[in-house]
Amino acid sequence: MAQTIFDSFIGQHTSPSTLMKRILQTAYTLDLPIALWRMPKEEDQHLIIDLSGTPTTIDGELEKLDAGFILAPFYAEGEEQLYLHADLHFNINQKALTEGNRSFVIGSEEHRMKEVFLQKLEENLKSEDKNEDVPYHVGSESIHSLSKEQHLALVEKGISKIKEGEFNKVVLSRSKQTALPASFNVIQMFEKLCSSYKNAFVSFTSIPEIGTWIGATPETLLSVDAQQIFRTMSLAGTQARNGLNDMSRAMWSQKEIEEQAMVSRYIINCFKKIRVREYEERGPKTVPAGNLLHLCSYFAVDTDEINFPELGSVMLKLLHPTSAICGMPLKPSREFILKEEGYDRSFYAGFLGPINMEQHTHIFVNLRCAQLLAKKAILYAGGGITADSIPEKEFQETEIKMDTMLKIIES
Ligand SMILES: C=C(O[C@@H]1C=C(C(=O)O)C=C[C@H]1O)C(=O)O
Repeated sequence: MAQTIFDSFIGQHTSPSTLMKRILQTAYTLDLPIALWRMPKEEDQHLIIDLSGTPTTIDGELEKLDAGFILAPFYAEGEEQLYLHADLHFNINQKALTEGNRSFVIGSEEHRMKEVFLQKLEENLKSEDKNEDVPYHVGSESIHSLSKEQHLALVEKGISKIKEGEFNKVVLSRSKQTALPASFNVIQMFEKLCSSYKNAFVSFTSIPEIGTWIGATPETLLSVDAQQIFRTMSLAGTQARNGLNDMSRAMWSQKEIEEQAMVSRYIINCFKKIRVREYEERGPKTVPAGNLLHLCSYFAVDTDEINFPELGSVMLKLLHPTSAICGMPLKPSREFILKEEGYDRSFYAGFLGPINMEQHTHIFVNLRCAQLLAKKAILYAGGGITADSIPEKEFQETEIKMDTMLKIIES
């Protein structure tokens, strides 16, 4: 992997946001897919470009992949997980560029694209920074927003099915459209998300023909670090966060305690299926996520110690969709969602994140997110329904979850 600190290329006074803007504009003009993200509790903003112009479809075999970024929908049959290769990896804050290790034959389309991209970026960086728009790829609309009444009826139906014994928990969601203000700027939105949600994984992915998603999620689906430690979490139970210091005093009702315990049980069942007993479990504890509080338990396994290097891939197949975003048991709750929710979740409640980047894989559940269209955004949120759910409260929960994005878009 070659690392270029391209000082010669970027004027010393180029700010990180100007650099980000020029890269995004250049990638858009050349019809290239990008992923941009900031890890929880970190400062660095990473931006990758796949020079082939189209994502590769994969089936969750993580360990064999080159460095890149995964994006998968909630419901995927077969190879519908999208993968962007990190052919070019910019660390925006450090103004550093690392080239990926896919070697392109001289004369190939990708090889030519690299030359064209870098040349165009250099030209664009020299041009005066006016207040131009930052373009992004617009995908097809599959809008079908449920009214409040429809969502309440859906939740009622879910509760009845639970009482009839079809499943114990189902996570029901809705989408809502909001107009983008005339002054909307996607880089400003990304930066506001980074500064407002320090504990979240903030991401922006824009792919030709697929579209653009932005979000700030609190939930890890799984991670494997450089020391080969596998981690996952069970995150569920929601309440509004009032003030900054109320975490230790947060009270949880039986409904939320049970709802989160079901997610932990789901994870433990996945470990059981593959006979992994050597997991460490901590929690549950109250954790903040922007304007909300959740309950969270943490699980960790040393994959070296149990000689299970492919645990990440195996668990990805078993975990998704967890009962934090689908239900328990999985099959009947998923069938209920697909049949009754009345809209396509698309990438909402799917998963996304960097794979094998600097020896680290970190996949998050795509929550607190929005799909960006030309003049509007579609926001998504859901909540876990159990026998003790109160429909009006569940509706309000989706509203406050959507506020994570809404406040930033409107500000
Ligand atoms: C489904 C969402 O969030 C999930 C559901 C939660 C709940 O039901 O309390 C809490 C955290 C997430 O695991 C969402 O944000 O849309």
